[in-house]
Amino acid sequence: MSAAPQAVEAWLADLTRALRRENVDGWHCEQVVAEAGRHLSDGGEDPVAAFGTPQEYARIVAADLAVDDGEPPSPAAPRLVVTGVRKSYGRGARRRPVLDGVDLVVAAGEVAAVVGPNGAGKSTLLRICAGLESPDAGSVVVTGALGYCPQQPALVDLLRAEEHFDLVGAGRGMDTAQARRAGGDLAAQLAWIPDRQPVGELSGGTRQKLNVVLAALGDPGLLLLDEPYQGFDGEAFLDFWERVWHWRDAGAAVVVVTHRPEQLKRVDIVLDLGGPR
Ligand SMILES: Nc1ncnc2c1ncn2[C@@H]1O[C@H](COP(=O)(O)OP(=O)(O)OP(=O)(O)O)[C@@H](O)[C@H]1O
Repeated sequence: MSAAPQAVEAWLADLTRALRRENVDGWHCEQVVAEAGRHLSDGGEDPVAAFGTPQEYARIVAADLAVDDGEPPSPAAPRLVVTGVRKSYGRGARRRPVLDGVDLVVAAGEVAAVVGPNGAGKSTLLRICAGLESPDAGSVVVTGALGYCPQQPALVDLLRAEEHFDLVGAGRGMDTAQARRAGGDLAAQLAWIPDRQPVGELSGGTRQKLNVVLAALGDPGLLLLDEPYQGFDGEAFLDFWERVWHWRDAGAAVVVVTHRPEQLKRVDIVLDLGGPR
């Protein structure tokens, strides 16, 4: 008898947690879970019959990875490759270059900060990376799923938070129960318990938390976060950066637009877009 999809889903989620507990790095963790998922969906087997319990299988994987094969570790897979991106706005004499040949590579397990003064083109770059605008020249290659948190939350004021989870989760292949569970978990990590009020009635900081949760729903491999913590109080700001380090450790590539210098020493890449042109 083939396993119910929910049982497979739950087994894979437990495997992810067990691998992390065994200190398997995010990239390997993702590969192992994806491979197991493919095997289970092809064969329709019961996961415990095929692999054992998630904990047992995670221990086997961790032991295999611990065997030193003498090879240097392979470089992490790039999730975002931006090459020579140029963008101008306006026409004729009013034409203004905003991005002038921007390069950026962010791999799985890396955090890049995009910095620069107002008008330097940070949001423009993220919109181009998210595929919402085209560059005039250059290219952007994204590998895997991406989550984008725009500077201004794009919410439907009359809907509740959980209805936003439903909509965004559906776009990422999640059913309602999965989307609501994942959304609730992410919200709790930002110290927010969504209730049933329409999001138009939420405070600015809480709307911004929802904006972050929607970007991260379904664990996309690339997160593009445009000043996501505007309106957060001090504690929420720290919670947010804890999530960033967590996503990085889980193997995501994270790009954060920021005006705040205090986290820059902890990020892997700083892209400084310089002054307004
Ligand atoms: N759709 C548009 N049409 C015309 N000009 C635009 C458009 N979008 C952005 N710009 C201009 O491009 C420049 C860069 O804007 P952008 O929002 O990318 O900067 P930023 O670095 O994110 O700024 P901030 O720190 O204030 O958020 C600004 O001068 C802005 O006015």
